[in-house]
Amino acid sequence: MDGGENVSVHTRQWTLQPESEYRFELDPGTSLAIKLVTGYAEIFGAELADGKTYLFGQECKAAVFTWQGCTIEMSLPLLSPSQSCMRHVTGHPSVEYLSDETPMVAYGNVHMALEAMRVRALAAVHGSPIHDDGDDDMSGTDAPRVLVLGPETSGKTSVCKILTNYAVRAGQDWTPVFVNVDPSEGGWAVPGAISAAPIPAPIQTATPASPLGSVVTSAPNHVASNALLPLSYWYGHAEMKRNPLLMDRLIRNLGENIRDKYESDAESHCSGLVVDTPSSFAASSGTGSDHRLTMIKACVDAFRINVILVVGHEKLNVEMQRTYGNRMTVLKIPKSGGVVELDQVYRERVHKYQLHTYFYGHVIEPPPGLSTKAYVQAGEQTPDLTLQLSPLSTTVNFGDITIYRIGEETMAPNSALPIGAARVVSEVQPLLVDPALSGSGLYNAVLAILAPPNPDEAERYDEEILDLHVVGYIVITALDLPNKRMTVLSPSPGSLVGKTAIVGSFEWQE
Ligand SMILES: Nc1ncnc2c1ncn2[C@@H]1O[C@H](COP(=O)(O)OP(=O)(O)OP(=O)(O)O)[C@@H](O)[C@H]1O
Repeated sequence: MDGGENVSVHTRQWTLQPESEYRFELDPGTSLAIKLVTGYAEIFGAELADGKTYLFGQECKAAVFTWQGCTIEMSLPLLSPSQSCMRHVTGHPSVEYLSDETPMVAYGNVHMALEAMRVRALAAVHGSPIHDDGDDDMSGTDAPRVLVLGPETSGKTSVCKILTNYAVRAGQDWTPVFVNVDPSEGGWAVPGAISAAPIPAPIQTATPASPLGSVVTSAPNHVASNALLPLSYWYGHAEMKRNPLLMDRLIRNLGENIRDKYESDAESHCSGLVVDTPSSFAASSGTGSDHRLTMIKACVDAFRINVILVVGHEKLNVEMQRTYGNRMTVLKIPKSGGVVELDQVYRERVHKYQLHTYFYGHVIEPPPGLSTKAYVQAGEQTPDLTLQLSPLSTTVNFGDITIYRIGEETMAPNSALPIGAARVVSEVQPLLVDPALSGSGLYNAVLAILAPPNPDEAERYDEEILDLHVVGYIVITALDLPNKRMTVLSPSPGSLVGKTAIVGSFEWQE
């Protein structure tokens, strides 16, 4: 269907009672335009500005919540009877309904308790008198450092966004650090990464391609003025069970670097942090479940957690109470009935959206009949939705980039080893990958380009590359074995010669 200048548009309003929400789910190819007409409303804690049109796309599922009550308006194309079969591609959500049963009061109370911790932490830094109610176990002068745990699609990411956004909106100039240790989610960059960023402004929700807001990739900073510069490590796989030892190490690296990078001054330290985790940390059965307590411990140590929130899971709550209840607050919070179950096929589509967005930026086409121009001219479009990037396709020699794979042997199969010889590869051993070998697995592979190693040779060590953060990602789009050259798609024109990269299990094709 075309941009549809000749499609007429009608509006439909929803009136929301106080403490209720409008929930919607979009199908592929559908976008939705919502405007706040009266009252106050928020999406996962980020306030909607009055009269501004917000666009949602790429199968976004979310809710507009209001504390005080509000009216919101959708702009929808008016369909003739012959077009009604096109409803699914025309700005109509496939699921939409109002609900007055939300866990927002409970989440609001958690926010208030965390806010009191921040205020006390700051008072302690300034040497001001500390008002301690003494009636909760979140007293003391530590900034809140919150670990959010819960089973699959319990709403962990949404809770993390709500708590972070409420902190940012508290008017105290807090910049809480959002930590994403769920490699299947992608966070700010591409799936496979774990990362952290201090959040200075509310995280917007528009598309699952950027679940935590947009980031700087190849865009000049002034274009992506609201973009964040996260600190990332590359795990390379979607699932924790693939390499728990590597995950453990990266979590610890991330924690250490957050301390060095974001918490050097006492005041930013008071904002605290919120850690979003994968559901595998909560799964008490199935493969990988034996590693989950190690992973939780890695997070507790690395991020010096002092509050654990368990989203809607009684057994995990009891387990966390037993393990950590004597030294920190462990709180069970309700799961929202609005959380949508996401299947594997959907998650794979979202990974594709995320990779596409990383290289090309994203444009959410408004529903037919609403022109993109109108949004931009009216200043209504946020840079989030129009950031278009121009990646570069370049050819490099095989030897220009040193590529490693962590802890996985890909060359000769075990059956090809001499009888009696066992291949011993540590899970965290970096293995050189030779692009000239036909089974290198590099075609269409996503590679993380690492920060340069220590310039001081004496400080180098074997596994140093495990401890280097990511500076960008590339995809190998063609391999020319006879000429020993490969074509790579990269977000910016910087030279790749001499760079070190790690390949994981993610592949991407346009
Ligand atoms: N109240 C709500 N109304 C509508 N959609 C919602 C609501 N809360 C969450 N969602 C949507 O449900 C989906 C799952 O939520 P979320 O990502 O927060 O869960 P999760 O526990 O982090 O998932 P995962 O299993 O990937 O770790 C997301 O698409 C989210 O936007």
